[in-house]
Amino acid sequence: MFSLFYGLWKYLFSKIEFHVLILGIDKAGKTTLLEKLKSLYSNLEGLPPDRIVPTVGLNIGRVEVSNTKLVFWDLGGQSGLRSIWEKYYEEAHAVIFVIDASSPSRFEDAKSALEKVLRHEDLQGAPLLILANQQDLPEALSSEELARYLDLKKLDERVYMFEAVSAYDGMGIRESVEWLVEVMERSKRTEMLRVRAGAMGQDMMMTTTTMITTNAGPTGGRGQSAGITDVQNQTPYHQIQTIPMPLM
Ligand SMILES: Nc1nc2c(ncn2[C@@H]2O[C@H](COP(=O)(O)OP(=O)(O)OP(=O)(O)O)[C@@H](O)[C@H]2O)c(=O)[nH]1
Ligand SMILES: [Mg+2]
Repeated sequence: MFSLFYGLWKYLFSKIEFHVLILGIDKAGKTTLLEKLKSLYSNLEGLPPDRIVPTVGLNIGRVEVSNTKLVFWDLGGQSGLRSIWEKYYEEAHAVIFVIDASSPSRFEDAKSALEKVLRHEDLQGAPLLILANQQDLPEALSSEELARYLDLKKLDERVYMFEAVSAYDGMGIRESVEWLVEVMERSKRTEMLRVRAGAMGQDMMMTTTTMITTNAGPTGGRGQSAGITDVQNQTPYHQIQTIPMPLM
């Protein structure tokens, strides 16, 4: 009986593609992390760190972790680009927030950017993984020290974890991804996004019918967000795609 339910549960989740937003201020190491994920979870080599440039727009990385499909959205963290982040919130199953743990002079900026993310209602209930990156550097703070420093008040009932990682040598990354997959699979937000996707599918069918009978033009709305457009694009797994975006 258990194996029947487990099989059904696995089947349902094997259909899901989890969207994970990688956020953080500039130079935290988000794109370096994305390239490391690609190296760890596919047989393709990620870009070496010395070939990674500051992100102006969006990098998309698709990997599969034990039959679970993950789509990572890595956005630019320069202050002028942070207003773009919220366009991706509604469709995100979880957030990874990357902090350069070796740069205390930037902690205040990272803290206020993270607090703003946490306050946004479109990210309600999204599991949060905070990465204390650049642990290969001797001056890096541990994840506990960073958590103490950030002293986040808005975590409330959110599922979250601090983890010490190095996007250079891969330390802590597999553990972090495993945790994220587990919490996303159990998260109420995943359920909510699934129900909403189902409802949207029905809406789209009805819209199509209406369009046939009335010859009306295409409707706008939710499905037009950049996130959805990217995900519907059939880029094979393990590939990283860069979508440039104009500076706002
Ligand atoms: N030593 C060390 N350096 C790192 C690590 N991760 C990233 N870096 C370096 O930090 C700098 C910024 O890395 P990026 O990955 O471009 O940072 P980002 O967060 O994507 O920056 P934006 O795209 O501007 O938002 C680069 O010089 C990286 O080589 C790490 O784990 N250890
Ligand atoms: Mg980047």
